[in-house]
Amino acid sequence: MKAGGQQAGSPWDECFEAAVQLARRAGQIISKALTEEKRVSTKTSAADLVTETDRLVEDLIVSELRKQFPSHRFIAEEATAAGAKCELTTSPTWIIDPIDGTCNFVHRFPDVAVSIGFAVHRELEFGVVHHCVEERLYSARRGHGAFCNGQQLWVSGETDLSRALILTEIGSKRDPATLKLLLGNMEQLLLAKAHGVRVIGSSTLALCHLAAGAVDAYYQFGLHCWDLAAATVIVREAGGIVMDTTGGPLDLMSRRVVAAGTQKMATLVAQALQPISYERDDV
Ligand SMILES: O=P([O-])([O-])O[C@@H]1[C@@H](O)[C@H](O)[C@@H](O)[C@H](O)[C@@H]1O
Ligand SMILES: [Mg+2]
Ligand SMILES: [Mg+2]
Repeated sequence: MKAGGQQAGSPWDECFEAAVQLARRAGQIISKALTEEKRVSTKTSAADLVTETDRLVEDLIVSELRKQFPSHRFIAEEATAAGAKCELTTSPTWIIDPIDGTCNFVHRFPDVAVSIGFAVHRELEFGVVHHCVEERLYSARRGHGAFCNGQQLWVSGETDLSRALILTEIGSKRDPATLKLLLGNMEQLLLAKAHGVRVIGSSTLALCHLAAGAVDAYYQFGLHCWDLAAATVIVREAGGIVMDTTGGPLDLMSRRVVAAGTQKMATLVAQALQPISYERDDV
């Protein structure tokens, strides 16, 4: 049985194996650097942090993949922050977040992950997420199930909002109007008697917890395609729903998502939300 429990012989085998190996190598670098001194800078806001380890890990992953797959295209968080175009074409495309949870990483809070997604003809083919401190490797290939360290994952079947544990993220905007909408959304879900609404600082890991059935729903305005790509495959292959906050199909570049173990839960969460607008990733 190959990494993550997937059978050999499917298309993109070599790409998937390369992603698994690089996610493991990146995880070793991140875990070592977690407790070390860091040089921290900001991007779009004082809450949007980046370190030299984000850049080093991204350079490692992209350079190794370019060597092995020179015709492929790349969307990577820190290259995009430095001005690279964020465009998903029909070409085989890697969608990479070198450290998801950089704020956690800066504070030595252990919920950090490397996320490597892969799309062809704009369809997500596989995702690999390495929760490196806990040594959990989440992976999924389209049509072949979702796994964590080889153990198959299944989402929760919860359909009752008053019995749901829900994860979300704050995003990088901190202006009063955004915070009012963000807290208002949490309030609506708590008034609907949700068991809890939690923020862990990594959208990718939040979605992996959903895939594992540990939470019943996830929603966010403000995340990016690199936060979403790999974990979307993992949730879907665990039997979950990943959709737009309007209830329509997911738009990877739209910076908004609702995900849940069931369509009913996803719809109930989406109906409770006021939208928060963010500029698309691909403008
Ligand atoms: O920047 P990063 O740590 O890769 O990704 C993080 C996301 O996972 C999280 O959902 C969001 O709230 C943070 O603002 C940040 O964008
Ligand atoms: Mg991220
Ligand atoms: Mg990141």
